[in-house]
Amino acid sequence: MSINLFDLTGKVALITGGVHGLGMAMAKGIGQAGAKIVVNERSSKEKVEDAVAEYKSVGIEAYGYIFDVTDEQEVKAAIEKIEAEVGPIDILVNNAGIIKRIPMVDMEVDDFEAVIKVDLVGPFIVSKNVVKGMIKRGGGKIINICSMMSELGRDSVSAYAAAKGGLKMLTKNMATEWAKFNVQTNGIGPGYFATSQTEPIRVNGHPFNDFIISRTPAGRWGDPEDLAGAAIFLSSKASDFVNGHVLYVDGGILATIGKPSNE
Ligand SMILES: NC(=O)c1ccc[n+]([C@@H]2O[C@H](COP(=O)([O-])OP(=O)(O)OC[C@H]3O[C@@H](n4cnc5c(N)ncnc54)[C@H](O)[C@@H]3O)[C@@H](O)[C@H]2O)c1
Ligand SMILES: O=C(O)[C@H](O)[C@@H](O)[C@H](O)[C@H](O)CO
Repeated sequence: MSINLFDLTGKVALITGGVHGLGMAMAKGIGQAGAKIVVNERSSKEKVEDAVAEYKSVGIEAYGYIFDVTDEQEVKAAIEKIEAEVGPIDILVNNAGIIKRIPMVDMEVDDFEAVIKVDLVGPFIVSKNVVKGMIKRGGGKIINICSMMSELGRDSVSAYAAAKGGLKMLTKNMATEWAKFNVQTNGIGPGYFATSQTEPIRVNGHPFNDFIISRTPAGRWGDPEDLAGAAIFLSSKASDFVNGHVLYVDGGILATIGKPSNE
């Protein structure tokens, strides 16, 4: 068995929202394994241009587009443009996401719906439109970015947990409907990672910061680069008979109930 199982040379990978953070770390892994990288952002041309420059600076062929993953017309037009300008999409990573940390009794319906729309309806819209080409061409790979909140609840993240739990089940359903077309759909469930999304709860002295360090068997926050291996595996031939799983990359947090601080 050769390492070529993980080679992505010549593939085109769309990583939604991959202009920084976890999306960029996964895209860099996929790009360094040989794929051309396509990223998007909802509205900021500058963020997209900076990201493309960053990919190019590490030797990755990269392209950037502006579209909102929740707007089906924009998504359809963008996919058509990407496939004409860069090439057919072989790998889709549904990474774009938002979170609102608001106790449920205080949460407005609009806030709840906004999270569901980006984190759950977005992957539905992008996947159903990208998979049509994958089916015609005989296969593809889809990776949905899930969360600890696909399995666990936590105070103040009701909409996010509902969306990411839903995304786990959408992953299984996509795997079920599209396996016969040689499309494998899996999820990656990042644990707690040092990105801008977690910045508000990752400050020294914040009780949540201490909680995560002590609750995670690895004893640290994840470094975005920790996700690259899982992203390459689920994008590559190495995972051709792996379908409908969520691979948790979490330093062991889901494997343990934790321990009292004095133990
Ligand atoms: N940071 C963590 O610890 C962590 C842990 C588990 C899962 N996640 C998930 O990983 C993914 C990336 O997380 P991150 O921390 O890098 O987040 P981030 O907020 O830094 O990046 C998210 C990206 O999504 C884009 N985006 C948001 N709404 C969009 C829309 N409607 N259309 C197009 N793009 C849109 C943003 O522009 C941004 O580039 C998210 O799905 C998040 O829920 C993050
Ligand atoms: O607990 C939280 O506030 C949220 O879950 C997020 O901040 C995490 O980053 C994440 O998605 C864990 O997988």
